[in-house]
Amino acid sequence: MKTALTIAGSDSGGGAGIQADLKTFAAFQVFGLSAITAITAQNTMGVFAVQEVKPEIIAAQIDCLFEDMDIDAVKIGMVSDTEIIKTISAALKRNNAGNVVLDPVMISKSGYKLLKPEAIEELIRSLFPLAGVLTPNLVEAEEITGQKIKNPDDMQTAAEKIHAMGVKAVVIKGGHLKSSPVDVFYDGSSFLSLRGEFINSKNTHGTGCTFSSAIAACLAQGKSLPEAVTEAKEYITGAIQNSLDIGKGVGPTHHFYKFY
Ligand SMILES: Nc1ncnc2c1ncn2[C@@H]1O[C@H](COP(=O)(O)OP(=O)(O)OP(=O)(O)O)[C@@H](O)[C@H]1O
Ligand SMILES: Cc1ncc(COP(=O)(O)O)c(N)n1
Repeated sequence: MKTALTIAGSDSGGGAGIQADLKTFAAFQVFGLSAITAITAQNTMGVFAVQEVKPEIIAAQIDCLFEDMDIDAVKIGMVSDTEIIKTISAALKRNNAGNVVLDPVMISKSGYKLLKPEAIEELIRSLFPLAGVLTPNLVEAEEITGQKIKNPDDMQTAAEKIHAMGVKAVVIKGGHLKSSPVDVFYDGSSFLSLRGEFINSKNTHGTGCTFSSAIAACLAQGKSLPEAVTEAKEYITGAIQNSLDIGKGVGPTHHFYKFY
C-alpha cells in the first residue's frame, strides 16, 4: 500500500487539518501518516485556543517515519511560525522527501490566524523550493504576490508570479471567487483550468485541506501532477456536494461519500 504523510495542525472538530487529511488519504486507499505541528481547540464555530508543538518533537515525528518507511508523498498544512517552518524544511531536506504538496494555510474560515504574518517570508524562503505544488486560496495568493485577484485572468498572472518565486507548480483555488469556483493550475509551461459548479452549502470547513491531501494521495499513487489536481478537484466537489450538517457553524465535507 502507498503511504502519504501530513505535516499539519490538529483540528479537534475533525473537519480540517490532520483529521481531514487522514480521512482523505483513507478515502483514496493510501496509508496515512502524521506529524502534528500544533493542537487547535476548534469546532465548526471557530478556533478557541492553539498550542504549538515544540520544533524538536515535530522533527522527531518526521525523522522516525522516514527512518522506518518509504513515504510516497507529503502534504504540508498549518505551520504556525518561523521556527516550525525552518524545522520542517530541514527535516524534509535531510530525508529527501519527494512529491511535496504545500498548502500555505494562513487564516481559518472562521478568521483565526493559523500562520504568524511575519512567518510568510520564511515560508516562501524555506518551503517553496521543496514544494512540487503549492495550493493557495485567493487570499493566500494575494498575500504571496501582493496583487489583487478578482477573476481567472488575475489568477493566471498570480500563478506565473508564484511560479517565478521558485515552486515547481501552483494551483490557485477559486472557492472564494464571486463567480463559479474555477481553480487555475500552472506548471511553468501550461495552464489548466479546473472548472466546477458553485455548490450552495454552508458546510465547507476544511475544503482546502481536503483538496491538497487528495492531490498528495494521487501523487503517492503515481499519478502525474495534472492528473492529480484534476482528480482532487472531482473529489472535493463530491465531498462538498455531500457535505455534512454536523455542528452549529460551518460543517465538514463528507470524505467517504464514494463509500457511504
Ligand atoms: N461552494 C463551493 N462550490 C464548489 N467548489 C468549491 C466551493 N468552495 C470551495 N470549492 C472548491 O474547494 C477547493 C478548496 O477551495 P477553497 O478556495 O475553499 O480553499 P481554502 O479557502 O483553502 O479552504 P479552507 O481554508 O476552507 O480549507 C477548490 O477546489 C474550490 O474550487
Ligand atoms: C488545523 C487547521 N488547519 C487548517 C485549517 C483551515 O481550514 P478552514 O479554512 O476550513 O478553517 C483549520 N481551520 N485548522
